[in-house]
Amino acid sequence: MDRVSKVYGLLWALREVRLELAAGEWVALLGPNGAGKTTLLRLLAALAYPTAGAIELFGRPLSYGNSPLRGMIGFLASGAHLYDNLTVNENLRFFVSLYRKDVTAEERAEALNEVGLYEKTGEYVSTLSLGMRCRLAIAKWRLVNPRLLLVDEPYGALDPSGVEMLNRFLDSLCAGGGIVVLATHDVPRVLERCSRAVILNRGRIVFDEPRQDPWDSFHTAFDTLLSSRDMGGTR
Ligand SMILES: Nc1ncnc2c1ncn2[C@@H]1O[C@H](COP(=O)(O)OP(=O)(O)OP(=O)(O)O)[C@@H](O)[C@H]1O
Repeated sequence: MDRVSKVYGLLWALREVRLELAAGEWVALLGPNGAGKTTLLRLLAALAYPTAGAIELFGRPLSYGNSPLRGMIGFLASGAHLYDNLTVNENLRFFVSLYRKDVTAEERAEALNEVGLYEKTGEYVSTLSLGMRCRLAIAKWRLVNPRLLLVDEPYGALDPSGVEMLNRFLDSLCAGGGIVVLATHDVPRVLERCSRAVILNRGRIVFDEPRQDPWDSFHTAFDTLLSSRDMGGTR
């Protein structure tokens, strides 16, 4: 994305953001409340329009209609976009059909088994706990296998085995050349795994570095930010 801005009323949620993503990267997107993380993910998912600037993915401009590019992009958020009055299995079937993927019943069963939901196959999604819904959303994206997966604050709903399972999935997506951009406040957890850390503050990228060991300059930048009390975009 090149010099992308998003303005809500008088508020610049993002201001002239430049971000280039490379195949195989796992990017941690960090920053205080209101920094613009979800806005950035939504723009990359074509769920919102930029006010200014251009977004290109996989060599093509991102458009907001029925673009083939959208079939390459996944968005995993705690709301999970599931249908409560369909069963777990029906949700998977319906969702995967939207992406025109050929997935067999065995593959669906395997995905549910992998996320620990095999026994819930015939249950209505309305009966699932928050963590189970998150696990089902992970199963969806396992089956679709998007080239770019945008993940918004996934860790809160998951127990430790769920976190480990999600991390394994994200690792395998990146190992296959996929790209993960994950926004979270769980800094230690994501720094353990990501290949690059980006900090947003008040709509601007203020830090963007590949993996470091240890993450000294990251912590310096992040601690300085957190000690400031301003939040949100700029006016
Ligand atoms: N639909 C909207 N209408 C008006 N303002 C919005 C809208 N969505 C986001 N904003 C504003 O844009 C700014 C960035 O919000 P965003 O949700 O992207 O932040 P975030 O970094 O994801 O925050 P958090 O860590 O709290 O989830 C905030 O000031 C927020 O109030």
